Amino acid sequence: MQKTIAAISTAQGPGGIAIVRMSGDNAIEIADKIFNGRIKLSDAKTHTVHHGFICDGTQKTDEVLVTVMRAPNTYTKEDVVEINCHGGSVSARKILSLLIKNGASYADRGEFTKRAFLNGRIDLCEAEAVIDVINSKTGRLHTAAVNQLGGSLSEKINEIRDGLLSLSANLDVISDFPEEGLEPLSDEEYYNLLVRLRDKTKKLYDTADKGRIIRNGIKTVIVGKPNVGKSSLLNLLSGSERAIVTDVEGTTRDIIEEQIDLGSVTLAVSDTAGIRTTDDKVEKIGVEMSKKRASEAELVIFMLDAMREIDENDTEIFELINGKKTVFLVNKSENGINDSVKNFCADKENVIEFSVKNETGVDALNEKIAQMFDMGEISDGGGETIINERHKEALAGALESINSALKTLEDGMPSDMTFVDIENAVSKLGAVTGMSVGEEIVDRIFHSFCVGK
Ligand SMILES: Nc1nc2c(c(=O)[nH]1)N(C=O)[C@@H](CNc1ccc(C(=O)N[C@@H](CCC(=O)O)C(=O)O)cc1)CN2
Ligand SMILES: Nc1nc2c(ncn2[C@@H]2O[C@H](COP(=O)(O)OP(=O)(O)OP(=O)(O)O)[C@@H](O)[C@H]2O)c(=O)[nH]1
Repeated sequence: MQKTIAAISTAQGPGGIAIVRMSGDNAIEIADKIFNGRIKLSDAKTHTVHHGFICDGTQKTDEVLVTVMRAPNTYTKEDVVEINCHGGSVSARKILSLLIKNGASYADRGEFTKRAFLNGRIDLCEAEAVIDVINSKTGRLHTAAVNQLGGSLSEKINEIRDGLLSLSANLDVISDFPEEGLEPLSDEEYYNLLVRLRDKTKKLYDTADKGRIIRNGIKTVIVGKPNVGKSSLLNLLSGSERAIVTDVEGTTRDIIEEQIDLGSVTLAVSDTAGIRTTDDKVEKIGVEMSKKRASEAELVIFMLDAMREIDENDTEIFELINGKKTVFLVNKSENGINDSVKNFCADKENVIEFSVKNETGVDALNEKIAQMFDMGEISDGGGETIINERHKEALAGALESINSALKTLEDGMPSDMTFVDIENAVSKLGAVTGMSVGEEIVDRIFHSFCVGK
C-alpha cells in the first residue's frame, strides 16, 4: 500500500485561503480523525465539499471547507482530500502537522504530480508542462505550456512512434513469418512511410527554435552612440508595468541576461550593465566585447537620435552590425525627426519612431519584432511548440536515427538493416513521454517541482 502524503499546496505567506492537500488510500480516514462537521467524510460522496472545523482534541484549529475526491478520477488517481483553511502562515502549518500526527507522511517535491504520472493519468511531458505553467514568467510561455497540459504534444509524439513501431513490425513479418502469407510492405512503401515519419519529426523538431525564444527570449543588444537614450530605453522597458525583469543564467555560459517581456515577444538583453558602461565612449563601441555581444545577438536595437545629425559614430555602429536583424529605433522623436536621420532611415526596413520621454513606440516595437521573428499568434493551427530542451534533444536523436535508416535504404541495403535505427528512434520518442526513460531522469524532473505540487 502506498503511504498517504500531505503538503501545503498554496504559496506560504499572507493570503485569503490556503490549501492543505492529501493523497493516498488513508486520506479520507486520516482527515476524518481531525474533522468535525455535519457528516463523516468517509460517508461523503466523491467530489463534494464539506464545511466544519479541524480540531486538535477539543481545541479548534481552524474553520475549513474540505473537498473529498475518491479514486480514480482525481489528480493523482488516488483518494484526495483538500482542506481549504484560512491563509496566513499558521493555519495550514498546524493542519499539516495534525495530518502527519494522524498517519500521513510529508510529500516530497512534485510527489502529487509524480503519482499522477506513475498511476498513468499523465505522461512525462504533461508533467513537465505542469511545472512550466507554474514557473512561466511570461504569458507567452504560459500559453505554450498550458497547450501541452492536455497531451497534444504527447499525441503527436505517439503518432510518430506508432508509425515507427508498425514499420518494425513489418520487419518482423519479413524475417520471422515469411511463410504465413502476410503481405509485407514493398521496399518503396517502406521507404516512403519512413520519409513521412521523418518529415513529421523534423517539423516538430524545427519548432524548438521558436520554443527557445519563447522560453529564454530573443538574444538582443542595444547599441547607439552616447547619449542617444540606451539606458533610458532599458529602464522604460524593464520598468513598464507589463515588463518582467529577471536574471537568467545563460544556457551556454554565465551571461547575465535581463529578460524584458514586450507582450508578444520576450527580449533577453545580454549584459546590460556592460552596455551602460562600455558604450559611453564612442571609441569603445568597437572594442572586442561589444563586437562579440553584437555578433552573438539575434537582434540588434540600433538607437538613433532624432534631434541630432547622423555622424560617424552612427555610421561606424551601422557597419559593425550590418547584416544582423536590426530595428532602427529613432529615439527622441517627440518633436520631429532631423532630416539627416530621415535620410539615413529612408532605405531601411524596421524603422520605429520612438520617444522614451513620452513612452511612445513600445507597442510598435513589440509588433515589429514579433513580425521579424514570426512570433504571431501561438494558437494558430493548434501547432505544438517544443519549449523543453529535453524534448528537443530526444527529437534530435530520433531524427538522426530515422535519417540514418533512410540512408541505409538509399544505399540500396535491405530494409531489415534499418532495424536498430528504427528501435533507437522509437526509444528516443518514448523518452519524451516517459515510456523509455530511467528512474533517475524521472526523479530529477519531479525534484524540480515545489512541495505540494
Ligand atoms: N483545488 C485544486 N485546484 C487545482 C488543482 C488541484 O489539485 N486542486 N490542480 C492541480 O494541479 C489544477 C487542476 N488540475 C487538475 C487536473 C486533473 C484533475 C483530476 O481530478 N482529473 C481526473 C478527473 C477528470 C474529470 O473528471 O474531469 C482525471 O483525469 O481522471 C484535477 C485537477 C489547478 N487547480
Ligand atoms: N527629449 C528626449 N530626451 C531623451 C529621450 N530619451 C532619453 N532622453 C535623454 O537623453 C539623455 C541620455 O540618455 P541615456 O539613457 O543616458 O543615454 P545613453 O545612450 O544610455 O547614454 P550613454 O550611457 O552615454 O551611452 C538623458 O538626458 C535622457 O533623459 C527622449 O525620448 N526624448
